[in-house]
Amino acid sequence: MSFAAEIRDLTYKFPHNDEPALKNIELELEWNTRTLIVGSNGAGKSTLLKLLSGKNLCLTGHIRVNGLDPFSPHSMQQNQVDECQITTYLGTEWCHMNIINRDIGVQELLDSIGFQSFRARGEALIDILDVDVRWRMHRLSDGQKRRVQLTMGLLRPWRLLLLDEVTVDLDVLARSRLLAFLRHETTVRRCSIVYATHIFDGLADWPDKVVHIRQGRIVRQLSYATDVKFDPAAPVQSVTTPTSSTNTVTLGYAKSLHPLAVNWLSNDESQQ
Ligand SMILES: Nc1ncnc2c1ncn2[C@@H]1O[C@H](COP(=O)(O)OP(=O)(O)OP(=O)(O)O)[C@@H](O)[C@H]1O
Repeated sequence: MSFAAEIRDLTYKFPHNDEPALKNIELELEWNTRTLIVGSNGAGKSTLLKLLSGKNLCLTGHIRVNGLDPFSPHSMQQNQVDECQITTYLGTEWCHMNIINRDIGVQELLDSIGFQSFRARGEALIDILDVDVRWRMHRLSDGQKRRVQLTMGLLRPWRLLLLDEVTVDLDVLARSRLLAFLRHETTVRRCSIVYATHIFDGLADWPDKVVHIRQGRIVRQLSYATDVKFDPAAPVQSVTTPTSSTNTVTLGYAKSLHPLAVNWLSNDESQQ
């Protein structure tokens, strides 16, 4: 069976750091799936995503993305020539790219990265992220800059999208539409998404798989369809612990203001 991504027995150590950032990782990501990576600060989420993207070289273990070693020249070549690149990694460093603070128009910026070749997709993203192509980058709020960046980053289709908490400054409506777009992508073409985040609002039924990383180790993997149950009778915010015989967790309904915020922002938009 071919996987979108496959990791076997991966241990990764940064130079000058005695403690491995990742230990004995085993992970299979199927095509047309969305995986959520959950873990505390320093758990190893970004390191895992960077290895999958080919940004860091791993000398032990085995990593394949779309059947290829993400660090190999062959994989990088394919990323450049195919209409669909193998991986797109949108992470913290990408958020700090210099161009986003320059006095440059949004349309000009989008054209410089091939907007005309992906016009229909670009227009859909502009719509979803509510971007105005007449904006000038140096006059935007942080959240508006992030919307332009996401339009740029998602313009070219990918096989594996690696999102390293890049939605943090989007308003709830933009984030909610973006999540719907990403879900749609994974249902209409051969691709998958891995999303590392600390914000779980609006994600309740988004992932197919939830992976918990603690101190560099994968400590639990849940299949959303079979292992995650919600029990309206259970106390709010309660969580059962899986046992040795079952991987199921049962959750009480959490109280959330997320639907209210989405509703208010949708109304705001219709009044503009
Ligand atoms: N460049 C580096 N050099 C040495 N150690 C590093 C480096 N980058 C990360 N680490 C270490 O690797 C471990 C995993 O870091 P990583 O950035 O993957 O965590 P994370 O789960 O993404 O955390 P966060 O939620 O804070 O973004 C941490 O212990 C960190 O100190």
